[in-house]
Amino acid sequence: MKIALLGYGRMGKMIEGIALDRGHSIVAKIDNNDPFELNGAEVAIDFSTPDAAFGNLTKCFAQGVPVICGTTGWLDRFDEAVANCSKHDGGFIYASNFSLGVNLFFELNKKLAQMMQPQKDYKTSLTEIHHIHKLDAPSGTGITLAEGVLAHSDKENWSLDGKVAEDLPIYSIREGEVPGTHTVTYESKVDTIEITHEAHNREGFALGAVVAAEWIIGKTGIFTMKDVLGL
Ligand SMILES: NC(=O)C1=CN([C@@H]2O[C@H](COP(=O)(O)OP(=O)(O)OC[C@H]3O[C@@H](n4cnc5c(N)ncnc54)[C@H](OP(=O)(O)O)[C@@H]3O)[C@@H](O)[C@H]2O)C=CC1
Ligand SMILES: O=C(O)C1=N[C@H](C(=O)O)C[C@H](O)C1
Repeated sequence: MKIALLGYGRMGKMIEGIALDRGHSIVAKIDNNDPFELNGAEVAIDFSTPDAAFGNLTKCFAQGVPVICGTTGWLDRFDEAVANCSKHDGGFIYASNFSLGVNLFFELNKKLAQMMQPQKDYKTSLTEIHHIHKLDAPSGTGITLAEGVLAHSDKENWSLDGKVAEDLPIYSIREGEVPGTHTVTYESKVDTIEITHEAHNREGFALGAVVAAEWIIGKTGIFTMKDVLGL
């Protein structure tokens, strides 16, 4: 499979290593201000920046190249990206987190939220910890987890660091080189129930993105990691 890497930073480089190990070739590596030349790529993998992702996706769809997108912090334009993809009968997978472990954790989170819905003595919150280079807050994964909780809650919205009292708070912490830790907490006067996913490195994210790229070849439509993993 010929892959174009849109964004050749921490994730782009890790994806390159895993893709080569799995027998694929990298035909383009595009960073900021590089010419947008896909060089016959069969699939593009975008781990760029919140400002760059939407433009990159738009160009790929126009050129008939399916996209796996892991970039977070640009979802205000998600519906437009989906419309662009459909217009060109393209293929698209966005995931706030491509790791198998986090996708299992998403399902666990929804199940726990459903169980906790009648338990009105518990206060719910989310915490995400990431490295100091991260541009967006809260994390995309934190937002997906919050959506999973809100689907089984009387609350309607999440807000960053508890800024709106009636919302579900997502606390964002930036420290050192932490790859990504997410915790959902239910706290009452008498006890605490907590579930945590802690990434030990970026390998799981990168492997998931390559597996998604292998999966989308020959398909058109908008898919999720649930489709790829059969969850
Ligand atoms: N969904 C998931 O599983 C995961 C998602 N992420 C997300 O992926 C994104 C990237 O993370 P990470 O690799 O750590 O970040 P980095 O900052 O290490 O890499 C981002 C890269 O994007 C490049 N870039 C900037 N503008 C453009 C552009 N217009 N087109 C293409 N590339 C561009 C930067 O190049 P330059 O240096 O020239 O500016 C840089 O090399 C983030 O949004 C992060 O949240 C991260 C891990 C897992
Ligand atoms: O920026 C990161 O590093 C990560 N970003 C993703 C997010 O925002 O959820 C996924 C992972 O946690 C690492």
